[in-house]
Amino acid sequence: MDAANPPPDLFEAEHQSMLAARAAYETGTQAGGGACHQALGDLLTSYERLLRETRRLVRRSDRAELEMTLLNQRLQDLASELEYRATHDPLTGVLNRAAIIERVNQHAQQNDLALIVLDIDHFKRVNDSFGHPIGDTVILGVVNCLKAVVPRCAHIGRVGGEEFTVLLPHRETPASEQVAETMRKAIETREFGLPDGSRITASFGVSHLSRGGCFDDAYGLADEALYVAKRGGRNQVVRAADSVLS
Ligand SMILES: Nc1nc2c(ncn2[C@@H]2O[C@H](COP(=O)(O)OP(=O)(O)OP(=O)(O)O)[C@@H](O)[C@H]2O)c(=O)[nH]1
Repeated sequence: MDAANPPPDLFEAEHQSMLAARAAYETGTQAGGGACHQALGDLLTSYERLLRETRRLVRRSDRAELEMTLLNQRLQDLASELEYRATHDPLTGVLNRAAIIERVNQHAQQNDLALIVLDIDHFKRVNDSFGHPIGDTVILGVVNCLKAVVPRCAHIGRVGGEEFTVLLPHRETPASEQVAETMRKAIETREFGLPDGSRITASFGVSHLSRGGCFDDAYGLADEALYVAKRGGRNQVVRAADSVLS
């Protein structure tokens, strides 16, 4: 706002009639009844207009406030949606690679943890035999199995096409291997409804990380264990030989 050129006073006319009424009131009887009557009439007209204008302004400001509230709400919804999209896998809804890595690293700063890495067995065959969309439904089915059996404190992430990690925010042994075993069984026994009636299995590697470690350490060991599981015939859980100590 320009201080040298203030905006015109919206109520200048009312202000003037107030001044005139005040002057008539103060001069009282000397001014004569006619002048007082005239001033009172003007004052009434001004006061009515003042009320009309004030009500109009209050309505307008209420509308503006409501619009602002709605816009704020929409902005918050969009920010949450953006945050969700930036951290979640669009197909399965679990954490994406960057988000699970961050979650593991954050957790490892404060606590020990266990990391399970799993990979669907012979998944390429599913895609090649039945097509990519059926492959996608298998991925979704596997994630549903994981969600159904992991403890509430676990975090599931998709780190690659058919590869997932599960963060268990503790490092009790053999509890984490048991969780992996439960996931393995859930996948093995699930009816995926493939056209040839074949079943789906997955292989698992489990590692443990001490406080102060990082995702790469835990993932490297779990991935090695996963490789052993694949080499050993798939559909099995292998624990990493060494825990990572900080
Ligand atoms: N349908 C589908 N397929 C995917 C997706 N991401 C990766 N893939 C497929 O996953 C398959 C992975 O195959 P491979 O890495 O050869 O492994 P595999 O056939 O599972 O064999 P093993 O891991 O050795 O048991 C490839 O065919 C990829 O095209 C996806 O989002 N949807």
